[in-house]
Amino acid sequence: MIRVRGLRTQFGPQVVHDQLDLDVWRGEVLGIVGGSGTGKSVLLRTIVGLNRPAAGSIHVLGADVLHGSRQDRADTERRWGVAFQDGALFSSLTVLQNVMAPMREHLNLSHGLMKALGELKISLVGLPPFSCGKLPSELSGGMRKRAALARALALDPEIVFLDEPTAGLDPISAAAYDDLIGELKRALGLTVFMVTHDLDSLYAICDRIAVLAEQKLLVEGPIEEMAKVDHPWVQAYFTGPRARAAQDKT
Ligand SMILES: Nc1ncnc2c1ncn2[C@@H]1O[C@H](COP(=O)(O)OP(=O)(O)OP(=O)(O)O)[C@@H](O)[C@H]1O
Repeated sequence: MIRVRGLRTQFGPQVVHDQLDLDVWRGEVLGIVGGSGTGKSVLLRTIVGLNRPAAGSIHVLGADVLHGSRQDRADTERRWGVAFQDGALFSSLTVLQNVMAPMREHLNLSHGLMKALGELKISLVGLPPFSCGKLPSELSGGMRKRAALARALALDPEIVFLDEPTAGLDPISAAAYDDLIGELKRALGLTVFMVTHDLDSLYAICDRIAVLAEQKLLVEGPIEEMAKVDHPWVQAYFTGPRARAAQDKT
């Protein structure tokens, strides 16, 4: 679904990624982990075209997203959805209007049909019907994250990109969000690219983990393999007390 080769990203003299390779397979939930500032969010933003890399190639759903034509890019963009950490919802639009926004941009449907589809997505992510008419500022943090997910699902994407989807949620809401992602994956066959620090999410729903360190994808594999990796950060992360607690829950 996604193939990244030889990626180099930098901001001025600061090199964030160098010679980074990554593959994401159809139908998997891939968890991207790494220390703070290792470039997880930059990787997500680069794949979805919000940051231009200095070198390398990125293919999503078979399309060359860096060098393809504008039309190819627009066609591919319709097939993915992104939910940013803070939701990045339009603050002056209601939740329903936010979810309808990508439909207005990409689909030629009647208002009534888009409204019905928007309401469907909002109920799919577990938000109550009354949230449709609320502004993002009138929602709780957890509800905003679900609203952002509803908007990411607006065009029935094949891939969803999630940036720290459970950050800032209480443990019960975070677990409920994990369940939701797992269910959407099963029901819709979604491929999920998820940047996270949440060990519970990694153990609960990720099929595979990719660790960013030293400007590249240091190691990838199922979570059970991570504790065997001989690298100080990976060891500290996957064998520490929090990892053990998360593992015990599964
Ligand atoms: N637009 C930008 N301009 C300049 N530097 C940037 C920009 N975006 C990110 N960076 C830098 O790139 C590096 C990686 O940032 P990124 O947000 O990807 O880290 P991260 O791994 O997601 O961290 P965290 O886990 O703390 O969220 C950081 O040093 C950051 O300062």
